[in-house]
Amino acid sequence: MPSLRTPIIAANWKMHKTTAESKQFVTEVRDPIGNMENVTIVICPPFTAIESLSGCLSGTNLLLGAQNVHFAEEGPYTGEISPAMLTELGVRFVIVGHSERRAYFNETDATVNRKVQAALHHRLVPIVCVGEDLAEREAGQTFSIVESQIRLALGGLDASAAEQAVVAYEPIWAIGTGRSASAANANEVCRHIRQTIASLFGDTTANKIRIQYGGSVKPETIQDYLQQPDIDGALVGGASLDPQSFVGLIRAAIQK
Ligand SMILES: O=C[C@H](O)COP(=O)(O)O
Repeated sequence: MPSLRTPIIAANWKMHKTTAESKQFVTEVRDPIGNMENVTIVICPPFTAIESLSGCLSGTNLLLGAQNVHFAEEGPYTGEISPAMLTELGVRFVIVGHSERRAYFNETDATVNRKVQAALHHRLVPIVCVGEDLAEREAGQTFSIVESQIRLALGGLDASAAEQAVVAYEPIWAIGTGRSASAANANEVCRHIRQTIASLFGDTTANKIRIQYGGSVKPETIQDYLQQPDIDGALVGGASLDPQSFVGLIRAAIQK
């Protein structure tokens, strides 16, 4: 039976694009993809561009995401952004636990869990990133690593909250390297993630939750991933920065 899950393609711009560049990008993609159906399209610009893009995206089906959030409501956390600050600007999604944040900003499974809970409490959809590094893959630990990350990230949620989340499987060795997991292999890991979710919350939740693949996805390769039964979208870095390439990704996605 074909999946009833709508594909979700999210652009993670990381620390790229000024506000002017972000607005220019949206001007170029809004007409070609701004009214496409049967796909969820999310743009996660740097914080500085969020307010401007909120205006540019209104009236389109392009949704706004953020790349990080703090778990507290407010407080003495210099440099941080709260969930309410994001929702006020029309942000609907937030990336949580990206491997770059885990590696460079001391994000742990415990803080990822607190961020997931805070996001859901504010009706922000967390895009929860999990994935193994090269040494872990070579040691045959991929399944156990992603399973542990998922259990910890979604800990304390009930099924109705968990099914709001999106999971992104991003093998660290494939991010920005041009090296990617084969579609079949990525699907095996995503299936394992879904089985882990089923063991935590039941089959109904596991069948509803959307799982993306991320890691050097390109317009030429995205379809291979989306044709897999357990892959429901992509979290894209480099190939989402160029308007033409991004339009290519979305066009390919709707042919799933
Ligand atoms: O969040 C996106 C991922 O880190 C993938 O980045 P990439 O498409 O440049 O490999």
